[in-house]
Amino acid sequence: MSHSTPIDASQPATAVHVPVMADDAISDGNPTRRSKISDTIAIEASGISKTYLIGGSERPVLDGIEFRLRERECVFLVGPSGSGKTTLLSILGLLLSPDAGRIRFFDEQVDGLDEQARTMVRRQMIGFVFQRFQLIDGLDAQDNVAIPLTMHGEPIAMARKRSAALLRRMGLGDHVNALPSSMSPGQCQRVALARAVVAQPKLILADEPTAALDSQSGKGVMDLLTELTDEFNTSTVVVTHDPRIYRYADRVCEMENGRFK
Ligand SMILES: Nc1ncnc2c1ncn2[C@@H]1O[C@H](COP(=O)(O)OP(=O)(O)OP(=O)(O)O)[C@@H](O)[C@H]1O
Repeated sequence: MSHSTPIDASQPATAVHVPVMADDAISDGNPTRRSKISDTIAIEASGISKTYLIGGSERPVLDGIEFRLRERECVFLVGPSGSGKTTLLSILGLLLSPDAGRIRFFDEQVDGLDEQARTMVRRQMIGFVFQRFQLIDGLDAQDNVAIPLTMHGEPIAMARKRSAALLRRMGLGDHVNALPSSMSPGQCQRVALARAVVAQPKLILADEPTAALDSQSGKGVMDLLTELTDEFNTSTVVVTHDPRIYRYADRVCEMENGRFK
């Protein structure tokens, strides 16, 4: 498994421009970003199935999902409530184990790992963004963003400095020392986004990142997500019900009853 190197937020990464290959599950897309997508496969998930036990009876939630994400690609998972989007995102994020199926990140098999190994892969490779931000209330913005860096072993003083630089760049220079309770939902989500990207993970997984935001804040968060993930060569999966942001997707995959339509 390759280790991601924490970034200096002031130093843009070099962009990769490789033509995109034909896609298998496209229902919509944003042609303006397609030229940035690499032909390297970031996530390959095959035969993913999951059944929950609900009230003593088995309820199939994912039914043999085949999913591929290319490097620098941003894919949205959409579909009706209960269609399995969050379950699939949780499985791709190694937060939940499938009952069947294989998952590879950049050609490394990551299914079947024990909990400790899964935690390591998550820390090294994935940044998460959640609907309700999941910031730590007692920590200011800078310290929230510094968490992934300190988990990578960076000394706290350096981690804080880099976090503050990223927050300033994201228009939050006045809120570096603000607690989450004193910030608006849009500002909190930008802090959460900074936390997700600061250690330069290869993958960003976002679950309803704009659902708690007004249009303006949602647009601001998606503009930043696009800018940062392009700059840092990140591959992104977004679960959303929010049609206002579909235009940010390279590909929109619609789920229904645990399958892609
Ligand atoms: N931990 C769980 N235990 C039992 N059933 C679950 C669990 N998590 C999800 N489910 C059920 O699995 C189905 C799929 O849920 P999931 O959250 O993946 O769907 P979703 O498409 O993300 O829905 P939404 O858009 O409402 O978030 C739903 O019927 C849900 O009730």
